[in-house]
Amino acid sequence: MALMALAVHSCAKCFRKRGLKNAVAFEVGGDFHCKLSLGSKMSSSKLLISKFYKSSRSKHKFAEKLLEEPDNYGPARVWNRSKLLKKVSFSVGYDDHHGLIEDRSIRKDQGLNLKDLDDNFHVSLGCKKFPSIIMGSSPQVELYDNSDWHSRIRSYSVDQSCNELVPNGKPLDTDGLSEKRPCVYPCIPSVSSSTVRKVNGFILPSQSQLHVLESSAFMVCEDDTSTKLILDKPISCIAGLSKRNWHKLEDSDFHTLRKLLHHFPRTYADLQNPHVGIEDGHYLILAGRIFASKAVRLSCSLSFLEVVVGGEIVHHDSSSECKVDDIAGGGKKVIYLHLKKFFRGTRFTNQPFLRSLQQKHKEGDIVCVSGKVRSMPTENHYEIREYCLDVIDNAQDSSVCVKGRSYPIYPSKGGLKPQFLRDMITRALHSLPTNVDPIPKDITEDLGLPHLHEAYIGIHQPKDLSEADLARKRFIFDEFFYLQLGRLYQMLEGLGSRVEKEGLLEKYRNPELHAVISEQWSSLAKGFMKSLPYSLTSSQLSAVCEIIWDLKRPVPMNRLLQGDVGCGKTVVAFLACLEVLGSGYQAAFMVPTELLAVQHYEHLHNLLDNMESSDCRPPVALLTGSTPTKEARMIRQGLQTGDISLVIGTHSLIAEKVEFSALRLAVIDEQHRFGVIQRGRFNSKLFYPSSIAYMASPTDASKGDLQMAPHVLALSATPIPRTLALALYGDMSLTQITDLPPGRSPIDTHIVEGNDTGFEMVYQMMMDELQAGGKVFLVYPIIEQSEQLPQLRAVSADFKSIQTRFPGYKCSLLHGKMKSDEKDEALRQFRHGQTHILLSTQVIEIGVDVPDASMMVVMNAERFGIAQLHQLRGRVGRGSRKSKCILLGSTSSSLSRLKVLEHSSDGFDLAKVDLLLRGPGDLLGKKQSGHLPEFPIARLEVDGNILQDAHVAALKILGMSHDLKQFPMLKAELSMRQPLSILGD
Ligand SMILES: Nc1ncnc2c1ncn2[C@@H]1O[C@H](COP(=O)(O)OP(=O)(O)OP(=O)(O)O)[C@@H](O)[C@H]1O
Repeated sequence: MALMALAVHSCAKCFRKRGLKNAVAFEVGGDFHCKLSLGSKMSSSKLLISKFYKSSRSKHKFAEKLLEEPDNYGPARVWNRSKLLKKVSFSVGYDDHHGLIEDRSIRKDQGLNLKDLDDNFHVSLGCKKFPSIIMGSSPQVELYDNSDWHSRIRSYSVDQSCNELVPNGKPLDTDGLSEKRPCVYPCIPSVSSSTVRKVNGFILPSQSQLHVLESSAFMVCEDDTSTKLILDKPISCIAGLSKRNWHKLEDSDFHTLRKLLHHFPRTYADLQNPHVGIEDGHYLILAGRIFASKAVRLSCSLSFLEVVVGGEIVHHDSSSECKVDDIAGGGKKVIYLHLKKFFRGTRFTNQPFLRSLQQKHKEGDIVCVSGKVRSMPTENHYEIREYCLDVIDNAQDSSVCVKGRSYPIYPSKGGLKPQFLRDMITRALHSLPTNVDPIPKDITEDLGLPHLHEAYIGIHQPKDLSEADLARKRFIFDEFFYLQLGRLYQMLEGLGSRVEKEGLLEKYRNPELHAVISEQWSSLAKGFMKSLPYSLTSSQLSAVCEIIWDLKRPVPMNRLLQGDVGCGKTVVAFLACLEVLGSGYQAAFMVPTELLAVQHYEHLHNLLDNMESSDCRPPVALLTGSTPTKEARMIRQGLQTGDISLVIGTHSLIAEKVEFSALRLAVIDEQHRFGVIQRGRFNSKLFYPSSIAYMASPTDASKGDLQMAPHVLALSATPIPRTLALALYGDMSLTQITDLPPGRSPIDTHIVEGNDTGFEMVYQMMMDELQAGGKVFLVYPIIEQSEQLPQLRAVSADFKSIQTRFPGYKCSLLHGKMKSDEKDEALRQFRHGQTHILLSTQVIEIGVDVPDASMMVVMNAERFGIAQLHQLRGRVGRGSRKSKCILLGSTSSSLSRLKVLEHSSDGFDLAKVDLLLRGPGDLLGKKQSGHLPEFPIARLEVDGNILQDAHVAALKILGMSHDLKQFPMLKAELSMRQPLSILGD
């Protein structure tokens, strides 16, 4: 009770002094529906109630009722009472009721005997009447439902504090509040009013303070854990952020400084000091002087602020009368900007508030204003409603500001307006110490990139577009750099000795350096090469030499073999397998489809059959989802015992129950069809030495091999541009096959509109081809006719009509809904010439090899990507027969995009086009694009050189410190970035 009495008494005193009574009375009777329990004996309470009576007669009954029911409050009211008490305490300038009772000076002011007071106040009584108040351990109770109240009451109670307003007209809280919050700078000295500076309508620490803050931040940054927290601190650490704005940001997912600062501008408006006429709707930036500032009460709930800023602009009309005395020479005139802002709500109409508003913009202040102008009836006068006003301390700076400045335009997020976000970001920037950059300075300087702090300023508050562009480059670099660093770091972590780690890095630094000559291959690989029905192209040969060099090393290989369609990657991979088989180990060859598995299996068998000595032919098995259970069990057993040396199969190979006795090489064909995790699964199938039935003496097996993960050789027929390959497989060495087997003639490609004439022409070409002994692929976008997409031709629907159209020639059907054996059979018949036309969906896109197929027709070709069409086209022209490919577009407008295929047969060029047209996601197909790491601002299709720089920089850093111990900030940053997104899976 005594506590309450004191609070009320203090309150009453302050009311007289500060005119607070209205506010408190309003709160008591109004918004919060609180019931104030006041003891009738208390003179101070009477005073308060009498104040209520005077100020608001309508509250009379309400107050009387309160007096009558001091003990009838159930627990439901407790919170409200406590809340009200807090409000009262706060309204008289205390943070909470503890502050109030501890202020002895106030007690003395009341003429109260402090001892008596303390004695009279019985804790248990207090707790009974006010159960929420537990002395000594009172938890922090939220004072107000929203910070409006907080700042509002502050604005009444503290004369000078009502001087800051956010642009949307809502008062901001003052320093006192922000001081209580944790700050980015752990040892920030409190900001005194004499040292604050105002920018953009915010109270900010002065330059000298920032200096102090930065140095303290730097000291903190010496410590690893604190370092990583700076950008990842909650946004509540932003100095001067009101609770309301904090909640707004939190609700829109801006939880940390980083999140907020990474909300980059969508674009920049070119803010030029006007040189020509100013028109309605122009964005304008102007440095000038405040001529007048007036805050007016328009009605009981509406007030209005108008600030007039005058500034000179270059003026081409020399006859203008608007010259001003202090401007020397002609060609300049002064324009006046009327910055207008309305405030709705009774709380914004009282005189102290209006006075403080007015005082905020002092006449004579030099300011920089920006916003969208609207001309006023008076010449040279313009109105701006949504404006941004920066106070320039130093008048000389005004010249700097008027030069063309880029005005950031932000995308809105979570309902937050761009203007609001801009203000919040400005605030966050001021809370950012300069030493936030985890990347060593020399790395970024060598590349001509700005420091991270400069980059944040540059992207959010650029002086001009080139500064913004440079900042953007820095952020792109970061995106790529951490991806590369993460991948390489993970690989190094998996290695044992320092020498091994250095060896790995060296391999990436000089990727094409090493190869072994064919004489050093195993006898099995040499014998296999000899028996091939053709000789390897020079590209194929050097690819095998490179791969075998890697296979001979005790470090797991991770290599991507890339080459255009039909260049002969399969035989290179077979040779790699035979090399490890020849050294006494096992190999596994994983492909994405059963069709391909069967094809490779048969192909390898045919090649092995050509070998002179049948004794050394290794046992090879085929394991797919369709392999009969009994057979599959036997194969798995064979792999476990080592009876089977090479297995070709689908995903079944990475199933848990498949165990190898000595797996040394995993080949992954069309590897982009598999995710990183699937590729990584092979790694768990470690090599364990065991009694292998078929066992040549292992020449390379050493102690280090015993637990070594298998080498991985990934094949990719999608000619991904190097940039993309690096982004996707930054941890892989790259081997490329750049030439095609001899005797291949380019495929004639024709783009035809799919109207009646077009179809007639194409059918005629097909007939000619068939009559000349050729075989034709017909490719369709869908299997069944669709009502939603009637313009698309379906493979099942066309089957009969094509059969009728080409009597005497047999057709077969191939699509994803068929059973495995039906698909195998269809392809087998086509390959062996039992059928002449294969109607198929894009299932044949991957790896299907029918060397004498000589014509392909693609229906609704515009439905496919450029790179995909190139892959499809690669199914023909794989033999010596001259081949053609017809791309039938549904409409004439769809043809232009396809034209590029008519002129180019270079897969890499076409992939680049596709990358530019559709982006990496579409180029790689759905499955793989899901494994692409996210690059918020980088674009792989245009920022390739930065990716390369990032790769080199990551190698440099890891070269200096394999475990990043030398770079604790970098390590912290890396661990902060999600490992899965680094992996891209
Ligand atoms: N050096 C060569 N000389 C002649 N023919 C070759 C040579 N190398 C491979 N071939 C043949 O070229 C055809 C295509 O080879 P392969 O299937 O290995 O190509 P690929 O690169 O895997 O193609 P895709 O990307 O379409 O899967 C096969 O029929 C193969 O026998």
